Amino acid sequence: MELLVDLIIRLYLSVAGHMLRMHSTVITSRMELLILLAALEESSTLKKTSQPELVGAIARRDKVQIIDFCASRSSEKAACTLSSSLDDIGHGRQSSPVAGEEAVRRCNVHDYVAETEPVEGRRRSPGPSQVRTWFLSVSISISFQSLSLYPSQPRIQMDCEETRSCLSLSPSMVSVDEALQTVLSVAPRLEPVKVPFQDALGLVLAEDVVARDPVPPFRASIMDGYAVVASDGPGEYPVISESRAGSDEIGATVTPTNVAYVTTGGPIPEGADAVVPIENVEQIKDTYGGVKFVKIFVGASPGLNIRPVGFDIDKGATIMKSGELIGTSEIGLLATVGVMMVKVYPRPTVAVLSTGDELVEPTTQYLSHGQIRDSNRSMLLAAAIQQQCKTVDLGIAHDNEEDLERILDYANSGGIDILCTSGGVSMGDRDFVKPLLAKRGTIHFSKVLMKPGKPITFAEIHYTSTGESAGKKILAFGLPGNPVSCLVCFNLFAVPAIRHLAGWTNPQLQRVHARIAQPIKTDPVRPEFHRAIISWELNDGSGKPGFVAESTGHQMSSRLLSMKSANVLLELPATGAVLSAGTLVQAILISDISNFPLTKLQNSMDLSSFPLNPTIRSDIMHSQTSSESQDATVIVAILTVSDTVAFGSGPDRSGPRAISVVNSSSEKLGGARVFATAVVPDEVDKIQDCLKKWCDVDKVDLILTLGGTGFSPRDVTPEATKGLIEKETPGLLYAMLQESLKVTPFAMLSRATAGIRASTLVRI
Ligand SMILES: Nc1nc2c(c(=O)[nH]1)N[C@H]1C(S)=C(S)[C@@H](COP(=O)(O)OP(=O)(O)OC[C@H]3O[C@@H](n4cnc5c(N)ncnc54)[C@H](O)[C@@H]3O)O[C@H]1N2
Ligand code: MOO
Repeated sequence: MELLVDLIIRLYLSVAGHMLRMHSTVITSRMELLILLAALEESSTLKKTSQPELVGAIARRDKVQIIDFCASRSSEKAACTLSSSLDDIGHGRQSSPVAGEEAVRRCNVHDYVAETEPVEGRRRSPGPSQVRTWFLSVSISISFQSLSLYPSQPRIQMDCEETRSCLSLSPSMVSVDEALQTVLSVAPRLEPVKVPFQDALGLVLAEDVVARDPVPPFRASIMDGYAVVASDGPGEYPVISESRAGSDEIGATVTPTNVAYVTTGGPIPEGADAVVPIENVEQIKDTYGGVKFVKIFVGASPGLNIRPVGFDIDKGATIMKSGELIGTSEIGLLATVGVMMVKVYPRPTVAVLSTGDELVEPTTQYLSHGQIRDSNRSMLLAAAIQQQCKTVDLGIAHDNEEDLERILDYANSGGIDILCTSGGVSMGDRDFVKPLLAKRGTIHFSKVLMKPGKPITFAEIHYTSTGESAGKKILAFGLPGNPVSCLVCFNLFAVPAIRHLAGWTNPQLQRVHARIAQPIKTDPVRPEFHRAIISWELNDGSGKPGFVAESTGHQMSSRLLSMKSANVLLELPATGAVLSAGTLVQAILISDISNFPLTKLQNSMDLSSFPLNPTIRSDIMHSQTSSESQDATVIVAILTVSDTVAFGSGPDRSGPRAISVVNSSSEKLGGARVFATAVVPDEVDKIQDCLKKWCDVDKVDLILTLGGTGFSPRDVTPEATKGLIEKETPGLLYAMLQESLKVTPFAMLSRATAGIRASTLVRI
C-alpha cells in the first residue's frame, strides 16, 4: 500500500502540468505521512525547517491535519483525480475531492518560500487529553521549493475570547468576491445628517426631495418675439407692452388685434396664447401716435413657444430620491426648488497609518542605509480625499507592539470610521498588525487569493470610548506594505466600503470590457489585477469601436510606476495561460476615464507604438490605408520578437525606435511608412503566423523583425524566417553586416537573415 501511494504521488508529480491536492486531510498514519513526504521530498525548505517538526509530531502520535496541500503545476483536473485516488486508497476518513475551478479557488497556496506563521495556538502545549492539530499549508512550485507549516490552535475547548483570536488568525484564504461581500456586510451605513445644499456635492441623499414650487412658476416664453392671440394670424398689430425676463408686466393684457414684446424666459401677458419669434416679425418704421406697430408674417397655433406653469417641474413632484448621488445638476435642482438644507449620508473619516522601522518622512533628503520614504501614507490619504472622505494622518508607527497599540488607541478615540494601516501584515517576525487587530476586535479575513495584495487583512474594531462614538465600530484594513498591493487593495476593498458607509446603493466598482493590446501571462494560482490604461478606439481590433487596454508594464507589487496613470485593473483569471493580444477581459475602473489618452487612430505617430497583435493591427491598418497609404509607396511592418515584451515583463524598446527611424526617414526611403506592428514571443509558429499574414494577406512591402537572432535556444527568428522566404537576398545581408560592423564588432555574431516572399522583403 505504501508503495502504491508513493507511486501515485511520484507519478502525478512527474507529469508536467499536474496539480496535487489534499484538502482537509488528517494525517494519522505512517502511510499518510509517506504521501506527504514523498511529495515534498524535493523541498529543501521543508527538509531544513518544517519537516523534522512534522515528523516529530507524527512520532509523538500527535494528530496532524493538513488543511491545504497543493503541489501546483497547472492542471486542476489532475487535482481532482488525485484527490479521488486518495479517497479510493481509503484513509479511513474522507478527504473531500474538490473539483476544478473550485479547487483552485479554495486553494491556500503560497508561491514563495513561506515560514512558520506566528499563530497564538502555537505557544500552547497540548494538554493530556488534547489532540495537537496542525494546519499545514503547502505550495510546491515547479521546483518544489516552498512550503509553509502552520501549527495552529489545538482543537481544545477555549474560552470565547481565545477562540476568537485564534480563529481570526487562521490562515484560510478567501476569494476576492467573498472578501468584498464580507466587507460590505460588516460596513454600516453612517447616520444621516442635514447639510446646506451647497455642501452636498458628491454625497448621497438620505431623503426624498420634493419641489415646493412649480418650474416655471409662471407661463414663460421660449423665444424672443411677440406674444399674440393665435387666432389673429398674420398682419400689422400695435405693441402694447414689453415683458422682459425678470420683469412682470402686471396689468398688461393682450387682446385680439394687439401684441406684446416678450424675451426668452419672460412672463407671457394675460390674453396671449402664442409667441411668434422675432425672425418672423418686422418692425414698422412709422409709429402711429407714439404706438409701435409690427408686421407679423406667419400664423401661430395656441401654445406655440410657451412653457406653461410647472412645465419643467410640477409643484409637489419628487425630484430626487433617497439614495441618489448629488452631482452638479442636482445642486442646481435643489437651488431651483429652494431646498436649502438636505439630509445626506456624511463622508466617512479615514485614518491612515504607515508601519515599519524602515520608513522615514517623504521630506527626508538623505536616506540612511535601509531607510525608504513613506509613500503609502500620502498615497492613501490622497486616495481617501479622492473618495471625499475626511482624513486623519496617524503618521508612522515603528515595528513594535507598544507603538502600534498607542496609535491605535489614539485613533480609536478620534471618531474615525475606517482605519487603513499599511505594512506589517505578512509573515515577518515584526508583523504586529494582525495580532493587534485580533486583540482589539474581530478579524474577518487575513488573506485573499489575489495578486497583488494577498496578505490584506480586514477586521472590525469596536470603539472603546464612552462618548458619542461609544458602540460604533471601526472598519480596519491592514493593507500590505508593498505600495502597489496597498493601493490595489484600497481600491478593491476600502473604496466600496467607503461608498457603502456613505450611503451608495451600489458601492461596487464599475467594470467595462476591454481588449488587451499586448499578450499577458496570467498567474497560475492567484487571479491578477493587472494595471492598465484603457482608451476608446474606433477599432478595438475586432473591427468595432471599443476599449483597448495598454498594460502599464512590469507588474511587481513594489513598482508604483505600474500604478501610475492606470485607470483600470484588468481582472485576469488564474489559469497560468498567456492571453493573446486582442483578448477581451474585464476591466475594473479605478479612476475617472474621461481624460483618455489620444486615440491611436487620431494620432498616427502614436499608432506606431501600439503593439497590437497582427490581427488587430492589420484591422487597424486596413481602416488606415484608405486615408494614409495613398501617399505611402512602401508599406512597412515591424515585428518585435521577444518573450519579455510579449509576456508583459518589460517594455518594447526596439520596436518604437525602429518605427521612428522608418517614419522619420520616410522620404529617403521612398515614402516608407509603418502601418503595422506586432509583438510575438520567441516561438517559430507565432513568428511565422505573423509574417505569413503580412506577406500573403496584407501584402506589406517590407517587414523588419527585431530580436531573437542570438545563440540561445529561444532565439529562433532566423529559423522562422528562413522557413518562409522564397528567395534569399545575400547582398542585403552583406550590406547590413558592413554597416553594423562600423558600430560594433559584435555585429559579426548576428545571425541576420533577409529574403523575399511573394512581393514582400523580410529582413532581420
Ligand atoms: N514569508 C513570506 N513573506 C512574504 C509574504 C508571505 O506570505 N510570506 N507575503 C508577501 C506579500 S504578497 C506581500 S504584499 C508583502 C506584504 O508585506 P507586509 O504587509 O508585511 O509589508 P512590509 O513587510 O512591512 O513591507 C513590504 C514592502 O513594502 C515596503 N513598504 C512598507 N510600508 C511602506 C510605505 N509606507 N511606503 C513605501 N513602502 C513601504 C517595505 O519597505 C517592504 O519593501 O509581504 C511579502 N512577503
Ligand atoms: O500579494 Mo503581494 O501584494 O503580491 O505583493
